[in-house]
Amino acid sequence: MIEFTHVSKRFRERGDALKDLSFSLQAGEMAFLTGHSGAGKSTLLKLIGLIERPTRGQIVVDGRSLGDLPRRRIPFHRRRIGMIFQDHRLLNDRSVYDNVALPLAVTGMSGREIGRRVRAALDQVGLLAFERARPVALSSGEQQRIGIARAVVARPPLILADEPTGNLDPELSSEIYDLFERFHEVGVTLLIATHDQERVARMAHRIMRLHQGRLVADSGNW
Ligand SMILES: Nc1ncnc2c1ncn2[C@@H]1O[C@H](COP(=O)(O)OP(=O)(O)OP(=O)(O)O)[C@@H](O)[C@H]1O
Repeated sequence: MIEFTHVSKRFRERGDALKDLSFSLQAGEMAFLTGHSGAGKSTLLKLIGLIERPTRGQIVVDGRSLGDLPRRRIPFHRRRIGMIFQDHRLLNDRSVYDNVALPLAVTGMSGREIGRRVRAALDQVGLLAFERARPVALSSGEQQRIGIARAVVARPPLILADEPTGNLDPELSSEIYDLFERFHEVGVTLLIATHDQERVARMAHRIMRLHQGRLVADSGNW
């Protein structure tokens, strides 16, 4: 599903954020990306989502080399990825329903089909009753779940999550990880960046650890 070959990313003002990274992630795998603040976790996820470009090396997603991807294919590439952020990035002047429907608005799907998909996604995260509410009226954990519903509404085969439970207490975090497990069970590929070393150690999934931009530990590199 994802293959990095000798990938480096250098920011002019900062130097190397990622150094000579090689790994692959199989379709259907669920893996955690850990490491100190500034280790390069977000940068790695951004490279996969084509929000940033590598300085060196090759990244292949779904059999396609991202370096060779024509510009017009980028929106299609992004639509196949569900991105989840720590800070939700919700539109507070829109309803929960509208926020979740956003990725479908550009697909030309009928309003009826959009409604069906949005309600299915809200049901998956336990928020069906809140579709008319504004995100600000909901708790932090609920807002995070809106972000997750929005990420999965287009049924992407790949989910990238950047500190998805950073602001949540342990109980709410567990709910989010249970949701990820459910996506994993139905075959979605997940790569989740987190500081929460204790939790990932308890879960039986691959752990990749970055330190100063290098991959220094990987519990399963195929
Ligand atoms: N657009 C940018 N311009 C310059 N430097 C950047 C940019 N994005 C990231 N960096 C730098 O690259 C390094 C890696 O940052 P990154 O956000 O990937 O780390 P992280 O492991 O996700 O950290 P955190 O856990 O704090 O989110 C940091 O030193 C950061 O300052």
